[in-house]
Amino acid sequence: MAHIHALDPEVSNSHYYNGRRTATAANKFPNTPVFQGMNAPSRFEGDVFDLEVTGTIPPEINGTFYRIQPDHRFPPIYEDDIHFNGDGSVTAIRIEDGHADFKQRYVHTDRYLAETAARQSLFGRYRNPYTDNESVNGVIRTVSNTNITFWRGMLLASKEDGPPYAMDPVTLETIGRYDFEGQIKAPTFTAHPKFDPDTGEMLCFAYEAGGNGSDCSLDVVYWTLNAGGKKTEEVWFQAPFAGMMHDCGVSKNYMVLPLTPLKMSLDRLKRGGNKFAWDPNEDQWFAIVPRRGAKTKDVIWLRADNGFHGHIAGCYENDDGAIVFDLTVADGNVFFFFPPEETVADPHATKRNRLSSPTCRWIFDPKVPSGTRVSPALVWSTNGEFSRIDDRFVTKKYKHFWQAKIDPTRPYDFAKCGPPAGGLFNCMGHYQWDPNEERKAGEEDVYFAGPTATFQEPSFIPKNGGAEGEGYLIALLNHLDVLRNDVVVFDAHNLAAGPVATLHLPLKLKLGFHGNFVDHKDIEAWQLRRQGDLGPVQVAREPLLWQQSFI
Ligand SMILES: C=Cc1ccc(O)c(OC)c1
Ligand SMILES: [Fe+2]
Repeated sequence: MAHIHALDPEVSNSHYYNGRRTATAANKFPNTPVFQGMNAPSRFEGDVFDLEVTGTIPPEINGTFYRIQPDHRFPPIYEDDIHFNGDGSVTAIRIEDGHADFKQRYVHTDRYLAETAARQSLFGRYRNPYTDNESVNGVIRTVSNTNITFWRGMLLASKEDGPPYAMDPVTLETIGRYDFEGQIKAPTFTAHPKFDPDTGEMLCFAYEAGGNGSDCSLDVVYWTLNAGGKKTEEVWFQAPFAGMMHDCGVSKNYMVLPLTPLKMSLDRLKRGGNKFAWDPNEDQWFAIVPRRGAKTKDVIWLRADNGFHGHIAGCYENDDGAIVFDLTVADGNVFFFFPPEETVADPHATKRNRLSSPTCRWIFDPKVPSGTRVSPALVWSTNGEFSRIDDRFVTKKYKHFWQAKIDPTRPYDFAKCGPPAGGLFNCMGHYQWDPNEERKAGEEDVYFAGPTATFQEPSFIPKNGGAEGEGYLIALLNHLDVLRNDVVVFDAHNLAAGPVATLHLPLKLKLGFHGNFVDHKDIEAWQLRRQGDLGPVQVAREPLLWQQSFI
C-alpha cells in the first residue's frame, strides 16, 4: 500500500489523513499553531516545593492563586482542533510566609476518565457530539477548562458546555461532578459564576440549557444559591437566537447577561462543523434579569450594534437606579476559529490582529421595554481583555480595574518569539474611573513586559482591611522566547514600578483562561466546617436528565 503522503499531498502530519486521526496513529500532536511554541502540550502534573523567587513576596500574603488552562491530554481526533477543546488543568500557587509552592493537576471529568481508559481521544470537535467515537455517546463531554472558583470549601472547575466538577482546594484532587446537592440538573453551567460579597450568594446561569446541552436550544436559566448552598431563585427564559453567553455582571438588584453574535446551528453540528459561527450582521444583546423574585416575563433584552463581548469589569446601580455595566467589547470576531458561514461576508475578516478592544461603559435603564436599542455611554480605548476588579466590590460602585493590555507600538521580538500565541498582551494595565464623573475615562498605570513576554489574566489579592484596590495583582507571564512561565506579583496601585516578586516556574504551562486568589483563612474555615457537622462535599448521585435515555 502506498504511503499516505503519496495518496494525499495535503496531509501535513502522517498521523492524520484528510484531517482526521488515523486508527493506528501513535501519540503525536498535530503540526499546527494550536500545538506549537507557547501552546505546545504541557501535560504536566506534579509539585514544585519552594519556587525560586526574584524580589520579595509580601509576607502578609497567605492564600492560593488558582488558575486553569486547556491542555489536551491526547492528540485530538481532528487535526484542526482548537485550544478551547483542551482538557482542564489547574494550577495552584500556594503563597505563605514569603514562599510559594506550585501544584498542577488535571480535572478528572467523565471525559478524562473515558479517554484515560482508552489512552486516546474519544471526543471529537469542540462542543460537537456528532463527531465523537460512539462508545462515548451519553458521556458528559465537558473538559472543565475555563474557570476555577471557590465555593463552600470546594473548587469548581467549569466550562459553559457542561456541569462543574468539584476539586479539593488543597490537594487539587477531583472530588466529582457537582450538581449542588441535586438542585441543578441542567446540562450546562456558566464558567463565570459571580459572588455577592455582602450576602455570600452565588449568582449563576446557563445557556443552551433546556435540552441535552448540544441541541442549540434557546433556553437560558438564571439561578441564585444562598450562602448556605440552597437554591433560592430560578428563572427560565429564551434568547433571541442561539448564541454564546459567556460572562455576566451583577449589581445589587440585577444580573446582566451579554449575548454575543456567535451563533450555533444544529445543522452545522450534524454536518460535523463548528459549534459557532460569527455573524457580523447581528446585534449584540443584553438580558437584564431582576435578581429577586423575577418571573420569565420580567426579563428584558436590550440590543446594540454588532460587537464582540470580552469580560466584565464592574457592575452596579447608580443614584438614578440605572445599571452601570463595564466590559471590553471588540469591533470584530476575536474567535477567528469560528468564522462566519461561507455565505456571509465579514467586513472585518482580514483584521484579525488589528481588532480594537476598548472598555465600554453601558448605563442601562432596567425599566425600558424589551427590545430597546442602546449604545455605550463611554468608550475608553484601553485595548485590553481579562478585566478584573477588587472582588469585594462586585455589585458596588468601584474605581479600580486591571486588564491585560495590547500595545502594538511597543517593540516585539518577532525573530525570537514568532507570532504572539494567544494575543499580544504585552502590558498589564491598571485603570481608575473618575470618581465624580460616570461618563469620563480616568487614569492609566501600565507595565510593559518587554519584547519577548506576554501576560495572562490577572487576579487581585486584597490587603487585609485595605481600601478598594489596596493589595496585590498576580498573573502568569509567558516567556515566548524561552518557552517558560513566571508568576509575577505587583503592588496593585503601582504596576509601572514593576513586579515586587517574580516566582520562577521551572517549566512552560499553557495559555490559560481564568483564575482566582483564595485567602487561606477561608480555606481553613471551610475545612473545619467540612470536617464537622457540614460533612464532606456531596457529588452528584444521579446522571443528568439528558443522560437518562442512554442508560
Ligand atoms: C474565553 C472564552 C471562552 C468561551 C467559551 C469556551 O468554551 C472557552 O473555553 C476555554 C473560553
Ligand atoms: Fe471567560
